[in-house]
Amino acid sequence: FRVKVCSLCHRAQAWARWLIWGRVCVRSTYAFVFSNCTHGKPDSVLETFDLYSKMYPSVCIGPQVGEVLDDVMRRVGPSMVLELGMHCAYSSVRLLRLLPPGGRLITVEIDPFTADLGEEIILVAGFKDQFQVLPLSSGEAILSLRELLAPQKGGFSLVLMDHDPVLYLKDLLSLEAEGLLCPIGCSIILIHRDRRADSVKNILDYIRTKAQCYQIKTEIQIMTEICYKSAGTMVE
Ligand SMILES: C[S@@+](CC[C@H](N)C(=O)[O-])C[C@H]1O[C@@H](n2cnc3c(N)ncnc32)[C@H](O)[C@@H]1O
Repeated sequence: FRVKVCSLCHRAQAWARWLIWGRVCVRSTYAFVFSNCTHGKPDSVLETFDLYSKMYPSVCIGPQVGEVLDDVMRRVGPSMVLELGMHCAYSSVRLLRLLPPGGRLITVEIDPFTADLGEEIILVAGFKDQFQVLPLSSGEAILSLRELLAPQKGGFSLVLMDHDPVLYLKDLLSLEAEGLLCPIGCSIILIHRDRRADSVKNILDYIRTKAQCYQIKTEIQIMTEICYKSAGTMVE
């Protein structure tokens, strides 16, 4: 009984730390970027995030992985991009600044407070109408996306998953089931800070069993790029 109580206390402490530090981190990142960047300049916003990460703990993907993401954006030229896990919008700003004209980003953040501050940063970077922030869990957001996508119908041609690795496989299966992945090609970027985690292994195992639809294109540091094509359009 004592062991159970101890373990519950540890869990409660971990949650309290996450709630307090998570919020402090969001608030202080936002305040630093807001007051030190040049408003209206996405590159200045990114540089200010990078400066912040040199001094304080940060969960942003950072410049190295960011540059690889930029390469994927330039290669794919996606008209519809989905981001799961916005946080303070570092990766959202990276994606938005390389969206082709008429392109659109839908970004999802489970914590409404974080979603508000992230949206502010996107506005500070100078973007106005190319994006939509959904303050929802990834699971809820995915079920509402078909309606939002209706005019484009083609689905997302780039999906960035940087939310909760435990949900990556479940969310990928939902995106597939909802017909939200562009059938002629979609790059799915997985950010996994712990490559050995079972969650990462599970999704990669699934990808390997569906070789008729998926290929692993690149694996670098904390990022894996997977290419999807619906079975009828896959070129061997
Ligand atoms: C690692 S951070 C994202 C960092 C961001 N991509 C960047 O580079 O700036 C993960 C974010 O995902 C959010 N998150 C966690 N689980 C989620 C879920 N199920 N649905 C949506 N967002 C989630 C967290 O609140 C957190 O803000």
